[in-house]
Amino acid sequence: MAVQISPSILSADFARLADEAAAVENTADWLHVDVMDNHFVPNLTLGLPVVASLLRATSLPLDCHLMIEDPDRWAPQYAEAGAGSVTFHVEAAQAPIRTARAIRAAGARAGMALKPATPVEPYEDMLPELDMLLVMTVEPGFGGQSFLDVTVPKIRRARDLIRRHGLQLWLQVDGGVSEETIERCAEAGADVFVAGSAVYGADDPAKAVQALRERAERATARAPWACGH
Ligand SMILES: O=C(CO)[C@H](O)[C@H](O)COP(=O)(O)O
Ligand SMILES: [Fe+2]
Repeated sequence: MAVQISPSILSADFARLADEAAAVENTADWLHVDVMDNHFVPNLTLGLPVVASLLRATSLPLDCHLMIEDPDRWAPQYAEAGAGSVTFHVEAAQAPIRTARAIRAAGARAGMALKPATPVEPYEDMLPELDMLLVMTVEPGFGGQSFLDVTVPKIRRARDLIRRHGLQLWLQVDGGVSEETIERCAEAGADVFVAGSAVYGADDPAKAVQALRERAERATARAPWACGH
């Protein structure tokens, strides 16, 4: 199971998105796009028109993280627009299974996100409907926050559920992921790492992606859960 790095453009210069995407094109696996509607979270970013433009501006697949109300209505539209992965928050969804199926039917990977205080266990039975589970490691809404250590046991429990069910879904972490915290996440079982300020706050974003990847790979290699994978 390979480590993947998804730089978040939330910390990039929004007036130069194409250049900011190009800066990580050779080292990143995805480009993470934080869609916020000022209702589900107290911040407003971008929506479908910017996603459509970004798709034309970069060869990286887009990893859209929807922090919005009514994802049942909107999430499939991001998949139809061409996003490679669309993640909705379960706290906002009325019909998470139907929404995950609609994302897949539109040709994208279906992701479901959990806020820090949302447990994973109630969703055990719907994990086969997903291609990715996102465990938020900060309260969603803003970049540059401190990593919440209290979420690490949930990463571990999520990895355990995925393994016990023999599933292939990816386990993503998002928020406060840096060279200092990424190893904790990887050891606990995460395999897709979002990083905003740690990448776009660095002098060389491409090198920052590589440094994060190296640390995550080293930690994954010594993780107890990695045996048999
Ligand atoms: O979803 C998010 C915030 O809600 C962002 O993806 C996340 O915060 C990335 O920024 P940083 O790595 O600076 O924490
Ligand atoms: Fe995000």
